[in-house]
Amino acid sequence: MTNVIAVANQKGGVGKTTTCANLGIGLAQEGKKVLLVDSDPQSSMTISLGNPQPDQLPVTLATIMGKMLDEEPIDPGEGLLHHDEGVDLMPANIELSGMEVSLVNAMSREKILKQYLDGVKRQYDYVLLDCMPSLGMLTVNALAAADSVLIPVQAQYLPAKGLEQLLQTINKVRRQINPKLKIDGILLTMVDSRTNYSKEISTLLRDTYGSKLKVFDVEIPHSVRAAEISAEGRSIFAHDPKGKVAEAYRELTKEVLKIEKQRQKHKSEQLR
Ligand SMILES: Nc1ncnc2c1ncn2[C@@H]1O[C@H](COP(=O)(O)OP(=O)(O)OP(=O)(O)O)[C@@H](O)[C@H]1O
Repeated sequence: MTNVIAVANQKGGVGKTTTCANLGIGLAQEGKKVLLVDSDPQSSMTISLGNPQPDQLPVTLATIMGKMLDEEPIDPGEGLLHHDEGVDLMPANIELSGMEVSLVNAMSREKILKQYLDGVKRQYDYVLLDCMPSLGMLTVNALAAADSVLIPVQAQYLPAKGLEQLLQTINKVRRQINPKLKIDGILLTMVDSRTNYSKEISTLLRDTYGSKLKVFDVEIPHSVRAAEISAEGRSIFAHDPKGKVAEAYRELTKEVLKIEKQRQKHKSEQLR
């Protein structure tokens, strides 16, 4: 069974791309087959995985979704790039921003990405979707295609209101399109353990949401090492394998694998 995880938060710069890429490569290092999908026209993940000029790529997610809309066939593996740390990537470029508009008038507009993934995901254990910082049609497409959502929250700002909005959108998608959509959890990112503020936000999040949602035990530390990787084209595991951010993403990988195991156990208990 493939797990499709949307990494989403409509707030910009909270660590979605960094989390998506490093969790994906972390899962690949645990022997999983992983597809990363860049669904953000800013193409940060495409760039950070070693494609500094996404606008020169002949095929991207915009091409593929355009074909889906026009009901044109898609070749197996079309547009997929392979990263040498063991993951496949469906890249994005700025053309994807036009898709928001194209989708508005399309039939089954919320399910275009899902239809594409249904055709390719069988080859993978995990598909991770890097969402754009908005709650528009592309994010709704990602939520419609996903089995679960992972929500990175930057420890520098009080996320309360934005998080409520995201949770409302997730509930709406559940009611109308994808009833089985789960929330894997909230992940605190860019945590500066030296400041009280980071600690306060961590405590506040755990107090406010801990009873309803999982808040990952691991917190991703703030480190210049993490900020460096987007220019390097490789993961934190390759860039700074012994550092605290690599350690944290390894922990996150374990927690995500544990969630899958628990869900499988739950399922088999229900079948008994
Ligand atoms: N743990 C970290 N420590 C320090 N800097 C980080 C960390 N994680 C990410 N960054 C940096 O913070 C910025 C935002 O991170 P990232 O691109 O992952 O967020 P995002 O939510 O995907 O952004 P956007 O909403 O624009 O797509 C980037 O410059 C990134 O290199």
